Amino acid sequence: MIRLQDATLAYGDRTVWRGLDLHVAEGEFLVVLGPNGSGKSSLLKVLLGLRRLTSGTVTVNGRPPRRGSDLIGYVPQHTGVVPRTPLRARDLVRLGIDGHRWGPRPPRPETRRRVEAVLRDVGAAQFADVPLEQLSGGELQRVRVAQALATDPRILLCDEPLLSLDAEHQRIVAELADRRRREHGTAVVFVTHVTGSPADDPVLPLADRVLDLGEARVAAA
Ligand SMILES: Nc1ncnc2c1ncn2[C@@H]1O[C@H](COP(=O)(O)OP(=O)(O)OP(=O)(O)O)[C@@H](O)[C@H]1O
Repeated sequence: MIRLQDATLAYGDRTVWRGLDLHVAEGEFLVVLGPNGSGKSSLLKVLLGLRRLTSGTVTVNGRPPRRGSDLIGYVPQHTGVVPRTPLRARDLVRLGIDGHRWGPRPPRPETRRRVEAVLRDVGAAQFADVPLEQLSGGELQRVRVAQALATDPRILLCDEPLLSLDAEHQRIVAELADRRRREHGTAVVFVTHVTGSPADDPVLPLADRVLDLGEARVAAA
């Protein structure tokens, strides 16, 4: 699904990582670790087609990454919503499907059905009509996972989605990603910070493999 070969990324004369080789197969759960500034978000940007490698190659499903691809779902870091945003959870998920067509038109019936299904899947149906600003952090992150899964992606990229959630919601959000790969074979790339003991971490026990970009950078230096 994802392949990087001898990949190097630099901003100007600052090399973020060098000589990275990586293969993520269907249904695989890759955890990406590394200190601040080690290039975790930049790796996701490369996979999203928002950044080009400085050298080396990257393919997603056999092709160069492409912006806005339906193949990829993306869950961002938890941030609050702008106060008085006139959107409900259901609208945010719909934006994941037809955001490029957003306008006064009502959703198509198949879009409406997909939104319902994905909200149900992540356990967010009961707050589907609540304005986003009234949701708790954990509820909002569940809705963002639903939005990322709305196009039935083959790859799920998660950029530290657990930050500032309590332990229970960290576990719930991590398990949503894990269930997705087990039930649908979606490849998961999950950027996270390990703070406590690895055994108690909500994500590490789910990983098939761990990429430590701090180590990668040291090893390649
Ligand atoms: N657009 C940019 N232009 C120049 N430098 C950048 C740009 N984006 C990121 N960087 C630099 O590249 C390095 C890697 O940034 P990145 O955000 O990928 O790291 P990260 O591992 O995700 O960090 P954090 O854990 O703090 O989120 C940092 O030193 C950052 O300042």
